[in-house]
Amino acid sequence: MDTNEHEHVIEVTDLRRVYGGGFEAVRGISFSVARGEIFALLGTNGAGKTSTVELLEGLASPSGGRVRVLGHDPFRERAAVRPRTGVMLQEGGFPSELTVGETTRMWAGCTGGARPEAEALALVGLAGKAGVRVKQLSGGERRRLDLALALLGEPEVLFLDEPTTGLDAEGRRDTWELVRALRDSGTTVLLTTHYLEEAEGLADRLAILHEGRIAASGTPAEVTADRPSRISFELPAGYFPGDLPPLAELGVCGHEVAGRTVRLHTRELQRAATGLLVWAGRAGVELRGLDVRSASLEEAFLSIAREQRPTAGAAA
Ligand SMILES: Nc1ncnc2c1ncn2[C@@H]1O[C@H](COP(=O)(O)OP(=O)(O)OP(=O)(O)O)[C@@H](O)[C@H]1O
Repeated sequence: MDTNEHEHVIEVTDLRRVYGGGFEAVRGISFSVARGEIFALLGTNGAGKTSTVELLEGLASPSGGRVRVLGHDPFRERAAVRPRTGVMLQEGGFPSELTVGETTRMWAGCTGGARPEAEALALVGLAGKAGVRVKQLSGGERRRLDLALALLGEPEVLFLDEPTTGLDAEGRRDTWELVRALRDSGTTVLLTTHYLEEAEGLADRLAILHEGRIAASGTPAEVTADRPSRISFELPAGYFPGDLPPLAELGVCGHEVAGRTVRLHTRELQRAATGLLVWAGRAGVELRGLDVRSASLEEAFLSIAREQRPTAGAAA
């Protein structure tokens, strides 16, 4: 029964995945994705993104916890779920001797209720490539072919594992537009990505995985809200960190010094930047490489990785 599909198309509860050697790659994660939402899974290398997505795609059975996609167990009830989902794996792996058109036709033959092949190719900007062999495509074009094949069945739920890896800036933007358009027409999208600006600009909600657990989740604004902003600059020769005004008085909550480069963390960006610039102006000091950044997903991501590493080097 599709009891919850109008609320949560994907439901993950205390999900665990332990590999053969006993390594626990996914350590009890829970999240849900509503219909028509774009949800991004972020994380450092080896955080467990692919291990999680494979469970959602029904490619493996969880070691613990529960997954529901469109109200079904994607592994045990694969026949009910698979025709309604589109999957773009990290590695497509098509026969490279086939042409783009042949590959698309072959895939369409395996996909019930397929959208016209030409339409799928046009959606990803490969309309003119039907006669080209897969082995002759560029890396970015292969990625777009992967996406076209995932779209063939007009899926209600789309799983995209690093969809824009290998794409140039324009290709990435085109893919974002397409994913947004699919979302706007009601498709639910779960994607993994290493590009933080991709998640920040595209995702309605996201989760940052770290060592198999969810370290932060929410809308991009929620995830960045309580993270500090950053000011970095180079101290000129003859000046030392101790010459700066008292950092606590500037509203600085942490700092790092590496060689001549100083990095300040603050939740009061205007106060800290003003205090620093007033000091520099009075002292006649040029702060080379001055860089002032509001809290961003990148900062959130980096501070999660730093906070949870036992040898974090940040000084308060
Ligand atoms: N078949 C396997 N057997 C044992 N360990 C595995 C297996 N597959 C993955 N792992 C381990 O599980 C952890 C999570 O891997 P996973 O591929 O899910 O991470 P990821 O977040 O997708 O990483 P990346 O960003 O590098 O793609 C890694 O430490 C990896 O080495």
